[in-house]
Amino acid sequence: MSIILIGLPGSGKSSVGKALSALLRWEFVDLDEEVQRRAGTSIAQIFARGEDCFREVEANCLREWLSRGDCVIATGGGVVETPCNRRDLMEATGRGSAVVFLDVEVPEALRRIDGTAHRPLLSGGAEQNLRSIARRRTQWYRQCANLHLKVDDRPAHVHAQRLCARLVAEADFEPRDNTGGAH
Ligand SMILES: Nc1ncnc2c1ncn2[C@@H]1O[C@H](COP(=O)(O)OP(=O)(O)OP(=O)(O)O)[C@@H](O)[C@H]1O
Ligand SMILES: O=C(O)C1=C[C@@H](O)[C@@H](O)[C@H](O)C1
Ligand SMILES: [Mg+2]
Repeated sequence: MSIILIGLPGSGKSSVGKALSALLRWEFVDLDEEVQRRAGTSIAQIFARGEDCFREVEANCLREWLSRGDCVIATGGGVVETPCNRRDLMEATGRGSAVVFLDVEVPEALRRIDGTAHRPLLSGGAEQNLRSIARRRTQWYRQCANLHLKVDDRPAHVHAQRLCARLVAEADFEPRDNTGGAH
């Protein structure tokens, strides 16, 4: 199975995902990093060629990582904009993966992000843009996720622990011990 984190920019997908992968000792991938590695350039530069170009590489990376097991995947905030990604995420839940909606209030997300450089869709009016993005995407985050975690201003490692507890409680899922076996 995989654990896939979805949610608004600034919801903590990358930070919580990294902390969760350390708790579980699972491989971690940040799809934004993966897209940049694959394209050999920054997100801003890929967006300069057109959002479609970014979405296509993002969809390919998502599909590839969903086909691997036992990994934590931090997605980009806009992964749900692409219909085939929504279908792939819902199919992953059908195969036993956890798609987790990290649900952050817009003011908290805004406090965390600076709205520049690697977040092209937020440049030139971060608050207005984020509110409009939230209105459009929240239905999709809810539709794709099979686990909903509200996140607040506590540190990312606290939310990773809360998430771990929910995964153990609600799914047929156990963290590994140091030797790699189940306990
Ligand atoms: N729980 C938290 N409390 C405070 N700050 C946080 C928390 N989680 C993340 N941050 C900080 O907020 C910023 C955004 O977090 P992060 O990059 O993890 O979000 P993201 O959901 O991956 O965003 P994006 O969609 O842009 O990739 C980072 O600077 C991070 O250090
Ligand atoms: O919200 C979005 O559409 C994006 C979020 C980032 O994680 C990046 O994936 C990119 O900047 C697009
Ligand atoms: Mg991120």
